[in-house]
Amino acid sequence: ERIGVLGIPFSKGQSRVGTEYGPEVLRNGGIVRKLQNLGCHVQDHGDVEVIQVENDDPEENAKNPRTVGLTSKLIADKVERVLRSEDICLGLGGDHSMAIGTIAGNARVEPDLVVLWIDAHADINTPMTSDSGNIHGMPLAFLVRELESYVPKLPGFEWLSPCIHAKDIAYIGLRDVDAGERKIIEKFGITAFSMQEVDKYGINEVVERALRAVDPEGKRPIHLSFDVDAMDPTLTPSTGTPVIGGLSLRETYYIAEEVARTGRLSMVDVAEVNPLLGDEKDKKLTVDMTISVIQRFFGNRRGG
Ligand SMILES: CN[C@](CCCC[B-](O)(O)O)(CCN1CCCCC1)C(=O)O
Ligand SMILES: [Mn+2]
Ligand SMILES: [Mn+2]
Ligand SMILES: [Mn+2]
Repeated sequence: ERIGVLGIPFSKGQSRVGTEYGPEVLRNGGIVRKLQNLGCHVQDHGDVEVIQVENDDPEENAKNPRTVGLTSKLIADKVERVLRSEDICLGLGGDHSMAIGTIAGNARVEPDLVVLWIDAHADINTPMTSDSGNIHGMPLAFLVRELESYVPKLPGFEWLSPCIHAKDIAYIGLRDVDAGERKIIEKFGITAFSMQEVDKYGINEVVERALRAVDPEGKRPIHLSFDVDAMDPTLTPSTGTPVIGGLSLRETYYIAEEVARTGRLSMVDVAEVNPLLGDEKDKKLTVDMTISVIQRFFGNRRGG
């Protein structure tokens, strides 16, 4: 498989400094070489250019809308270009607002894609339902067609049209969902497996049900958006919104291995690594755990 690595050094979808260094620490952790050692053909396409708009005042309660919107357009254009020459794009973030651009870009190449969202959070607040105004808690709201009439057209987002249906999304790992998000998930029947379902059914059953729900015929391309805060904070402490009671390493490996086994992976987002949070040990652990999970999306199987 040909993999195109794309750095997305972005942090303006949330309020903490640090996620802009995510691509750097993951590259320094050896991700490109490790994927090449798996026998993959890996091309590093460098970093997306990040736009910083001056006087980018909040709009409809959303912070840095112009900076996020215009950078998202550059992300979408770059992801589209990478996916026109590679089989799979590995997007190294950066906060989770990166997914606005990665999914929009992927959908231009693979319009029939489905989205697996691995996260402690649903990231589907509209600007009105968000209590933080951080756009990393809203990316899916800008992408889902059924929400278009509920989401104002923010400055910087003029270029974006929603490109996925609510039924094309499946969540795994939820454990911190806002009231407004829960209403949206219920209203539009979005497939959602929280940590409660992971405990109730086991990860194997959850992965099987999630894939069957979004792609019963097993033929659609998969956009996998992995927020490292889906994992338990004992494994990935260096992240902005940690929530206890997360996925174990083996559960996360299992998700990655099963998605890899479909052979239909189109893009993997790796979001919310923040190397400025915690101490050196936390940072190294977070990078090492994240890289070990990424390897399992690309053929590193525990069974050899
Ligand atoms: C749950 N929603 C939050 C967090 C979003 C995390 C984004 B991710 O990319 O890391 O998943 C939290 C909203 N508030 C909940 C009550 C306490 C203050 C934060 C939000 O800011 O929308
Ligand atoms: Mn999260
Ligand atoms: Mn997220
Ligand atoms: Mn987070």
